[in-house]
Amino acid sequence: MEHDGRTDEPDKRTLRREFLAVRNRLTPDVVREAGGTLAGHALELPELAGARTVAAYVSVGSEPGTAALLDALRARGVRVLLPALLPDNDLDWGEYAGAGSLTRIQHGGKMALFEPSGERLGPDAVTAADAVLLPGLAVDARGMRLGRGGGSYDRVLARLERAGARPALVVLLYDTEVVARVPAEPHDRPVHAVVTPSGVRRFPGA
Ligand SMILES: Nc1nc2c(c(=O)[nH]1)N(C=O)[C@@H](CNc1ccc(C(=O)N[C@@H](CCC(=O)O)C(=O)O)cc1)CN2
Ligand SMILES: Nc1ncnc2c1ncn2[C@@H]1O[C@H](COP(=O)(O)OP(=O)(O)OP(=O)(O)O)[C@@H](O)[C@H]1O
Repeated sequence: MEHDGRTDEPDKRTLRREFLAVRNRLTPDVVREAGGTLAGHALELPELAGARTVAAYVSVGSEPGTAALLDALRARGVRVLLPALLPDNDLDWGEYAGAGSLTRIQHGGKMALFEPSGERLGPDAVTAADAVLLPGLAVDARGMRLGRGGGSYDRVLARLERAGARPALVVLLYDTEVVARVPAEPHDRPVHAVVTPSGVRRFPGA
C-alpha cells in the first residue's frame, strides 16, 4: 500500500481508489435498494424534518442513490438545491424541479453529472441551506470525510464557515465506508452525521 511518507496512514489517493473499487463491484439492484433504505433513514432525521432549504446532489454510478430522497424532500415542499460543477471545481447551485429538470453534463475527463437546467443561483446560494447532504467515499469516527478529491465540498464548507452559516452536514455512504480513521488535512471539516442503509450515526464532536 502507498503511503504519503509523513504518517502511518495510507494517503487519500490510495484510499479513494480502494473505496471506489469496492463501490464499482456493486450491482445496480444493490445501489438502488441502498438508496431507498437510506432515503427512509434520512427523512427521519430531525435536522431534515424542519429544513426549508436542503442542498443535495444527484447520485451517479455506484454512489448510494439519492433519487428517492430528492423526490421525497420536494414532495414535502422543501426547496432542494443541486450543485453544478464550475471549471475550477467550485460549485454553483440551482433548484431541483423534478427528474425532468436535470441535464447530464460531461465535464471533460471527470465523471458525468446530472445538473439542474434552470437558473443558476451562484456559489453563495448554499449558505441559505438548513442542511447540506454531501457525497463522499468514507467518514471516520471524528466525522472527517474523505471526498472525491476535487475539493468542491471543502470549498462549500469553507464558504459556509465564512458566512457564519451552521447547517446540518450529513454525508451519505454505504456501511463499509464508515471507518475508524481517514487522513485529514488542516482544511478538512467534520460532518455532523452519516446516513447509511443501516441507519444514522452522529458525530457529537463535529
Ligand atoms: N453525484 C455527485 N455529484 C457531485 C459530486 C459528487 O461527488 N457526486 N461532487 C463532489 O465533489 C461535486 C462535483 N465535483 C467533482 C469534482 C471533481 C471530479 C473529478 O475530477 N472526478 C474524476 C477524477 C477525480 C480524481 O482526480 O481523482 C473522476 O471521478 O474520474 C468530479 C466531480 C458536485 N456534484
Ligand atoms: N477552501 C478551499 N478553497 C480552494 N481549494 C481548496 C479548499 N479546501 C481544499 N482545497 C483543495 O482541494 C483539493 C482537494 O482536497 P481534498 O483532497 O481534501 O478533497 P476532498 O475533501 O476529498 O474532496 P471534496 O471536498 O470535493 O469532497 C486540495 O488540493 C485542496 O488544497
